[in-house]
Amino acid sequence: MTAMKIIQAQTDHVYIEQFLALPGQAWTFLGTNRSGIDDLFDLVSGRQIKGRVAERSLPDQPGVVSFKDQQAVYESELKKDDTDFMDRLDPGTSARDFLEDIEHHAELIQALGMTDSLDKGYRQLSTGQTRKLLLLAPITRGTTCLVIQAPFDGLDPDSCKELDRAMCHLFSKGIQILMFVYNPADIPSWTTHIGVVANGGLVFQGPADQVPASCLARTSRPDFQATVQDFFPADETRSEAHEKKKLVRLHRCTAGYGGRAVFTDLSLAVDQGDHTLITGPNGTGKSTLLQVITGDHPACYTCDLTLFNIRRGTGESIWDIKQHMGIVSPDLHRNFRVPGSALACILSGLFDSIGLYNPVTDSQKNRAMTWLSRLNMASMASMPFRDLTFADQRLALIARALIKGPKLLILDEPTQGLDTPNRNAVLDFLTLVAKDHLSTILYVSHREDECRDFFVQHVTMVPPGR
Ligand SMILES: Nc1ncnc2c1ncn2[C@@H]1O[C@H](COP(=O)(O)OP(=O)(O)OP(=O)(O)O)[C@@H](O)[C@H]1O
Repeated sequence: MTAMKIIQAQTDHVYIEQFLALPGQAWTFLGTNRSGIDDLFDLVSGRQIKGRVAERSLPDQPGVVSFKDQQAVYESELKKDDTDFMDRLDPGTSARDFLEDIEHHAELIQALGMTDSLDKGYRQLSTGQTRKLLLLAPITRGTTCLVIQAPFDGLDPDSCKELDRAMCHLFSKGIQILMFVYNPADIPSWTTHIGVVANGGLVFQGPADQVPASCLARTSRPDFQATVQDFFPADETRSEAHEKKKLVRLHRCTAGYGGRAVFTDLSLAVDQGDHTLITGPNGTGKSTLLQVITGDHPACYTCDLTLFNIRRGTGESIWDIKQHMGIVSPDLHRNFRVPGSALACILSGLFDSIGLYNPVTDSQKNRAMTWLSRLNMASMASMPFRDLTFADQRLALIARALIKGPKLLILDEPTQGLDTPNRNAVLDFLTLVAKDHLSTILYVSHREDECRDFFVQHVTMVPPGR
């Protein structure tokens, strides 16, 4: 292990006078989304930065895992897509080919629940599975240094425990570990050193047992500042509880991929106000279920599915259905690859398109600008969506789902990448939306702290065969 040193580094969002990590130290950096922590991540992981650095010495070829890397791998897999030349969908690079020395790491692969997924193509993996694969890749390559952003985001609780144990074990074997987290609860107990990033600088760096409690409890105003007054429900959306309308009826549905069922005989009834929490281990079909409902999985035609009193497969268009839905999901996020500004992203929610292709009225534009200001992003209106940080992209996608006041909000791990203040602000806002009967919420989460009282129905997905 080598020492890591950064001296007098200035980027757009952070200034570091001096940072030194010695061999035998495990560092966790804590910061809110716009504290400068993402620029520090780029500095520590050896990325090119906009700015200047007097001295930066880093270990050779660290194993880096971040939201940006996950997106880069997805896009590179899309480029390699040979579906047009095959008589079946190209599944992408096999998970196995991302790893080395699989036998030696079999126990860890098993503990993370990835053994059965090794022969799947990258594009056949669930969100949590892709994240686990990208975490396993540098570990199995024998990296001597791991730099990880939000290591636990997207992982189910058991996988979080296993990953925590695995990283602790790697650290005890001499691997240098640096983690970047947005939530104090994500700081591992075995971390030896903590850095707290706030207001564009490291306000504390030192041994974990010396970090002042006030530093960890430091809260900032959330960027997400919307109130229910900003939510304009479509006329027929708002109604009192006694007028409950049927929104979703799914009867004994079986769905999967390539002839393999992910779930069988699943029934779900959601009436207006039946806010529903969906949980379950990685890969058990939570996103697949929501994709059936949003019409993004072919089982929406083969299953007995009625949405908003329209039986699917009876001549309705997907747009007839989607106009009543506001959607945020990891799949939407990674496929939002079109050019266009943050403002255009939010406006596109009015048309259910990925990218903006329709003319917009002044009033629609004003509404989108109001949403941007509620995200503290008015100054970013014309910035390309793709140049925003992952968290700001997420906030824009949440506003995109909310802008038309849909009857049904379909939120698949919407707060991924958000810090504690933003996460709480989004959940507080949804609590009010539910209380005022403004929309009905279907919500996927792995986090216990997101299990709010407004959920009246809980669906737990289980692995097939259980
Ligand atoms: N396009 C695909 N082709 C083949 N298999 C797929 C495809 N998409 C998903 N799967 C498989 O279907 C299963 C369910 O995936 P899904 O994304 O619905 O899980 P999930 O419960 O949402 O997981 P996570 O918590 O990781 O997001 C997984 O085992 C995954 O490997």
